Amino acid sequence: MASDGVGNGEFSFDNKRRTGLPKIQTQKTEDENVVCHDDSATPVKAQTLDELHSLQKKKSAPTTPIKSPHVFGVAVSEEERQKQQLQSISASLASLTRETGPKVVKGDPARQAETPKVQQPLHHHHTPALNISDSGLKFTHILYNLSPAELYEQAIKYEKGSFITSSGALATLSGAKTGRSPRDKRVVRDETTEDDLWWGKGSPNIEMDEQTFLINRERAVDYLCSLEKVFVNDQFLNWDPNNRIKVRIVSARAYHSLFMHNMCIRPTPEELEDFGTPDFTIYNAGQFPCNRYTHYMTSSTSIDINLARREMVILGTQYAGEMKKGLFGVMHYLMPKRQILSLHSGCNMGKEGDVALFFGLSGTGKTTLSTDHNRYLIGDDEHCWSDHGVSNIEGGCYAKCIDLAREKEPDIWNAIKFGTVLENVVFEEHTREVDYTDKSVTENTRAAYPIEYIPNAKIPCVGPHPKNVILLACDAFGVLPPVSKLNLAQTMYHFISGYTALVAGTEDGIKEPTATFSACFGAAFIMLHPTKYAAMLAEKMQKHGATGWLVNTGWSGGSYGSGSRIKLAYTRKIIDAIHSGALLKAEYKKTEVFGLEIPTALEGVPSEILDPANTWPDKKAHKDTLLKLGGLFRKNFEVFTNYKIGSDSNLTEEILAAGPNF
Ligand SMILES: Nc1ncnc2c1ncn2[C@@H]1O[C@H](COP(=O)(O)OP(=O)(O)OP(=O)(O)O)[C@@H](O)[C@H]1O
Ligand SMILES: O=C([O-])CC(=O)C(=O)O
Ligand SMILES: [Ca+2]
Ligand SMILES: [Mn+2]
Repeated sequence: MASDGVGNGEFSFDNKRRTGLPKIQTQKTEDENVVCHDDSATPVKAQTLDELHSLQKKKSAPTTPIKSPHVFGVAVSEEERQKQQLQSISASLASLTRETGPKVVKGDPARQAETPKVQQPLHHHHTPALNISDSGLKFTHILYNLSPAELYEQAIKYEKGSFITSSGALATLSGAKTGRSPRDKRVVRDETTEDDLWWGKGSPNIEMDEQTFLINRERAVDYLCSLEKVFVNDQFLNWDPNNRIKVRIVSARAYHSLFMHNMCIRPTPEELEDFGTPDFTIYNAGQFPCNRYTHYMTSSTSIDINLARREMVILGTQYAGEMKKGLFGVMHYLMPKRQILSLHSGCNMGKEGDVALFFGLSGTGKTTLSTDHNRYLIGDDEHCWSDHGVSNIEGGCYAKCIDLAREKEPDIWNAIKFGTVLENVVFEEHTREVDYTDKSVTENTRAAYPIEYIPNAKIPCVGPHPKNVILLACDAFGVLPPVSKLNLAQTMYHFISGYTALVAGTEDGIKEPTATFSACFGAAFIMLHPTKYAAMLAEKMQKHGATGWLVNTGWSGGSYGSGSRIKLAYTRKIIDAIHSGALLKAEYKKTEVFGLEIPTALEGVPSEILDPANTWPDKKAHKDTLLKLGGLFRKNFEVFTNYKIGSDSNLTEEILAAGPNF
């Protein structure tokens, strides 16, 4: 028996015999009675670890009601509202051959603890039990409007090639396709689109019939419903409140959901509660190919638009830009019907409210030049011009990242942070520092971020009528002047031509630049004949007194191979002088062949580069190249010579005469 006990049978330490660590003497505080910071004083309010973990997360929108829900003035319970939402999603995902929507349930299937709400499929008809296949018995989990953080977790857990970079952006891989596939785009030709749309030579609208669309739709829907979970984004397009379009995007990848979260307009929790039925739905089954035995299919990729059904189906490409530009095509159909002009342009506004549009094909500088630290950014790629002014269609920007440098493009650099999707970039395995010069995956590396990541974004993204219309061309031939002032006819001529010339590949030494002509600087996205958009632009520019400019962001001092790309710093100076009005007051001279008015001097830009004829060491080579490009312009314009631009015959004549003269 222990001899040190107190004799009551209870064990205790004998203080005298303890040889433990010496007592640590802590400093006395000024007030000896101050509360002792012993953490045992505040025990956690949980009995189990599971309970403790459940304390971590507060229930929040979009799962929690914001206000007492009403539908058509009648109060509905939260349960009822959730049911309606699930019914709407189930209807979106319905197979058209089985006449039922799938059984959908909200929430991540991996979270067993969260008992999900189940939506039984809608049975339009009585379906005999014999007709039920296994797919009719399974549940599809819906991950609805997840937040960037939730989407990060989904991507990192389940999608190969998803990583957090050192700046916090989510690096993703888009798969085999790292750019759009315009040759795989199909539009349903029916009684309405037959007459409304631009078909035939030069048109981006390659036809498909309704039946084939339904076959591809069924393929996409079956693929999506076969998955354990799908992502659903309910969002908006167009910041003009009177012309806002509700879009639903159903996709299989967190990458796609986060991309659209960033690129479309994000609804507030209140707006989401009232969302109702979407105006347009995308089924993105990009991991799954189309079936080449299907009529009209010429590859395993198909991007199909059905305007009557208000649906788009994506099969066989995971490149996220396909969704953004697919919707842009839809806007190019819907907006002109409302007398609103849709534009493939960037847009910004000065402190005095002066708005500039930046048109140009891919890679010419819309994003780079509209993102200007001294001006408010309205948007970088897709806009509408209505009787009330301009509005951005999107809620985010999609910047090219190749050779991105902090000093040259600080605002874009800083926007690449938590929440931003970084497509197909290469990074250092350990530090996760991105190497923006690395083209191992593709040259078309991209960052998609919400527009508010640009510090001087103008929110809401709307502005007054434009004062300047800047047409950007990256002329790899090096013969277009760095800047020219255009009259209205010239503006329309160059808008309809939609010229740029990029270099094919940079690896195998010097290659001939190839000219690209893409009507309205966006032939891949327009739905109506180019002259329809041109007529609207001419009318608006005339009415609001906007000045047109042509800016070459491409080569100077020779073609690609001998000259070099004009310094971004110089282009920015040129753009500054357009915005400030200084360039309007400059002295001008006319160039040969293209008949462009070019300034003789401009502050901050060496005068000799303003006229390309000066910068080419070989004068004959310059003249030959100039004539060559002039010939290409002429040839391209031939298809437009039989069209009238609007109702103004004089303007049409002037536009035809506004091209190169030689
Ligand atoms: N003088 C210059 N002016 C503009 N951009 C330049 C110039 N020199 C180099 N660049 C580079 O060219 C690229 C222009 O790409 P940008 O993202 O602005 O194209 P975009 O017109 O927005 O195309 P997309 O429609 O595909 O988004 C950027 O990578 C930019 O750094
Ligand atoms: O759509 C894309 O993939 C990128 C883009 O902005 C364009 O090509 O105009
Ligand atoms: Ca862009
Ligand atoms: Mn674009």
